[in-house]
Amino acid sequence: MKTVVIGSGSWGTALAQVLVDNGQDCIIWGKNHEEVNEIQNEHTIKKFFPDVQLNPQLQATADLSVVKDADVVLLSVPSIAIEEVCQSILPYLTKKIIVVNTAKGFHPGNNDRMSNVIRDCIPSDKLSSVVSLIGPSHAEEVVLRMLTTICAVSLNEADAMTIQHLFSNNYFRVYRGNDELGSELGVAVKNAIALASGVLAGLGYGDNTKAALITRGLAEMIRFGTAMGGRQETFMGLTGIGDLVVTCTSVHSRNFQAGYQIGKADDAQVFWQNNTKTVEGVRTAKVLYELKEQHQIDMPIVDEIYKVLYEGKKPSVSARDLMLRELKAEL
Ligand SMILES: NC(=O)C1=CN([C@@H]2O[C@H](COP(=O)(O)OP(=O)(O)OC[C@H]3O[C@@H](n4cnc5c(N)ncnc54)[C@H](OP(=O)(O)O)[C@@H]3O)[C@@H](O)[C@H]2O)C=CC1
Ligand SMILES: O=C(CO)COP(=O)(O)O
Repeated sequence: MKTVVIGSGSWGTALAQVLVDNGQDCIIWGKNHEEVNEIQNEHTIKKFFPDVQLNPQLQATADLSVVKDADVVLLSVPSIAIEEVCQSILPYLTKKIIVVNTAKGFHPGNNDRMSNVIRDCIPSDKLSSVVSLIGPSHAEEVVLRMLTTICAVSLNEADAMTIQHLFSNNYFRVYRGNDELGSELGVAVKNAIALASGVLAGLGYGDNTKAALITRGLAEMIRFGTAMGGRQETFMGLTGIGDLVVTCTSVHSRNFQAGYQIGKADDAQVFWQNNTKTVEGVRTAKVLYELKEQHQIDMPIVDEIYKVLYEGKKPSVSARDLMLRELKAEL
């Protein structure tokens, strides 16, 4: 079974190395020729992992026709690029493939979630199914083979099982799930909450605040996710609380880091002026704000992170306003 990983970023490289460690036939496609040459010839990718020597069996190419005999195509690009890469691989596909999605966010135009975007682009005669491989998993740790659990979520149980077995090994354990909607919403919502977690840390708050944010953030994720049709128990799993915890607490998280900068400056301008990284939570906060207004869902943390990012509200004022809302029962 041949897998082509689309995207030579940190996550694509780390996941490709899992497959190569498993003895699988796998190659990375990247648009950046320098990155591709570095992976192929030097077995490193210093921009993301400065001190890591990758598995020397890892292969990379800048020739997109490599997808023509793939059985599995894993998309490891940001959510804003998913539609574009689906359109670019389409002319090369000669048979039905499993598409593995790893992006955590929404389509930039219609705000749809990732599996729907992929199904809209790739016709059913070329697509066996979409499997989202998502959960608490920073590339920086997976590339060092640190113990990680993740979930292969699909409406197609057989394909989820195929992906589960393809990737699982003694450091990377893959569970299966079928609540595609709930899981994809869970991993998107957690990015906006992780931004808020970074903001609070940047403002100087400590562990009590982080625990409060994660707990109340989970409550918002469940309210939103179940209102949209997800199953409550999904949010208690790897694609809910699991990914929320890792992203709200890890220095590896770009969402947390972006929030930290904003909190430190007590202003989001610093982010808008300097950011060059993929920070999915920024656009997700806007999508969530619009959806929660439309569906009348109570999401005070999302309200405040939206106001900080898009209305110039000072983070310190947002934190105070969250604390001074009307008192209520917890559950
Ligand atoms: N990094 C991580 O630890 C994890 C990331 N994710 C998710 O995976 C997704 C990708 O993340 P990550 O790898 O970190 O992101 P990156 O920003 O590193 O982008 C990944 C790769 O996609 C390429 N790319 C971007 N736009 C396009 C395009 N239009 N066409 C082709 N290639 C493109 C980038 O190339 P270039 O740099 O040249 O633009 C880069 O090589 C995100 O949704 C993220 O939330 C999920 C779990 C873990
Ligand atoms: O999704 C991730 C970990 O599970 C990566 O998070 P960041 O995009 O914040 O780095």
